[in-house]
Amino acid sequence: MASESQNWVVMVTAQTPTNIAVIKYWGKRDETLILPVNDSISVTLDPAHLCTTTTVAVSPTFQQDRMWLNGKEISLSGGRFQNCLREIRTRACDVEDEKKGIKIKKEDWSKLHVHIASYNNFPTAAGLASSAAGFACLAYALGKLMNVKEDESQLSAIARQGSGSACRSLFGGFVKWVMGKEDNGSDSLAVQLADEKHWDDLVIVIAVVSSRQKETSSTSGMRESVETSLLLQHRAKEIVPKRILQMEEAIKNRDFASFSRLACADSNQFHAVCLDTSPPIFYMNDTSHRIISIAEKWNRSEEAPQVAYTFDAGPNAVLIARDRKTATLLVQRLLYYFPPNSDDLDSYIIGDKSIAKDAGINGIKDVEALPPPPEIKDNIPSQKYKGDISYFICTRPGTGPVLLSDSSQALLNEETGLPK
Ligand SMILES: Nc1ncnc2c1ncn2[C@@H]1O[C@H](COP(=O)(O)OP(=O)(O)OP(=O)(O)O)[C@@H](O)[C@H]1O
Ligand SMILES: C[C@@](O)(CCOP(=O)(O)OP(=O)(O)O)CC(=O)O
Repeated sequence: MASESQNWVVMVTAQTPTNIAVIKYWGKRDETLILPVNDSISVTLDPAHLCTTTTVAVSPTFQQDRMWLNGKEISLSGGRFQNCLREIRTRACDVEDEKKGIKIKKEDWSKLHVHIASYNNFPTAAGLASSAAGFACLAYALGKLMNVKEDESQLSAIARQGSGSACRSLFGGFVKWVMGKEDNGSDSLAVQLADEKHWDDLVIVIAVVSSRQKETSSTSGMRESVETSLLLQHRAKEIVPKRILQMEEAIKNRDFASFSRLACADSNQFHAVCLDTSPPIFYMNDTSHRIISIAEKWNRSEEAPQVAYTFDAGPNAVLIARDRKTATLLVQRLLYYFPPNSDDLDSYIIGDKSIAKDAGINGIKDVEALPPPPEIKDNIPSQKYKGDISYFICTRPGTGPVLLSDSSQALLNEETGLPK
């Protein structure tokens, strides 16, 4: 370690998106390495609306590895954090900061400690894949700090050891997690199928049904499914391999009808596997089921599907509209059935608010004036479910990890290496 003083701090800040699977990962064949029983495919969400920002710093004055999540210190002793830190450290290379006169040699990294500060701009552990964005950002930022030469796919295999779905957040656009065959997990990594510009018509609306922490984590839920669900075995062996090929084709051809059919069927099958688990796991609730019915009824009333839905291990709905025009019709439907509890529309629709404006929704009066959707015209007057949705996030497919070079965006103090 060559430097005049021992008081220096070197740091890197990165921003990483979250992702939503359209062909689900559910089940591990190796719990420690986090190796899945099937391939999965996801859409990366625009980091402008949902992302993690992480600053990692190194200094000879740091006494131990420390981490702060959303401003609160958390323990790094868990196996998943330790595995990521170890895997990155073993790949670290020489780092030189000529301006500051600092040189860190490859072999120094095993003796140096890091400080990590991370912030999610959306609720943590609420079924919005904070662990995916979080571990992807950790692997990416540490990789940059330690001058790791591995590419994004190889970094994804490290993020995977933090949380499986995290490996897919190393890329923007459409991403496949290849399950791999090797016992050591070296070939279980993410690859980009297409970037976010490839299909930029798509609009994504997330209905946040509940922000409470869930009863069964994805990790324990999928462990129980692997142990008890025969449907999971059939799905992994017979269904998913064919679906993956069909989904890749649908994405390549921007074929929304196939994309929607496959995404909805796969979400429903994943939840069927949860029901097939003993004891059964319920992630969706009545509101989730209502959203499925609204989407299905609408799709069936049109010549071609207008919207796809998918649900992770929680009740929140992720709705993907075929284009902006359809997204405005979707927002109208959602607001018709789920008007807000208060008059505060501004905090009810967050993210890309221009979709609501294009839908003619500028205030609560516009919500109250919404007519019933035409597909229910001939039925008995439809029921409304005021207050059953906490809020909506309007977003779109987005880009992969980026470095933030502006030091004002760093979460750690440049001199002390402690949270700002
Ligand atoms: N920014 C972050 N950096 C590192 N780790 C994080 C970050 N955010 C969340 N995590 C880790 O992920 C855990 C939450 O993961 P969990 O799977 O319970 O919720 P989620 O990812 O928000 O929801 P889901 O996986 O169901 O979509 C946190 O307890 C923490 O260990
Ligand atoms: C339903 C899912 O969101 C499950 C995600 O599971 P996690 O990646 O959170 O699980 P661990 O690997 O145990 O951390 C489907 C998906 O994202 O593919």
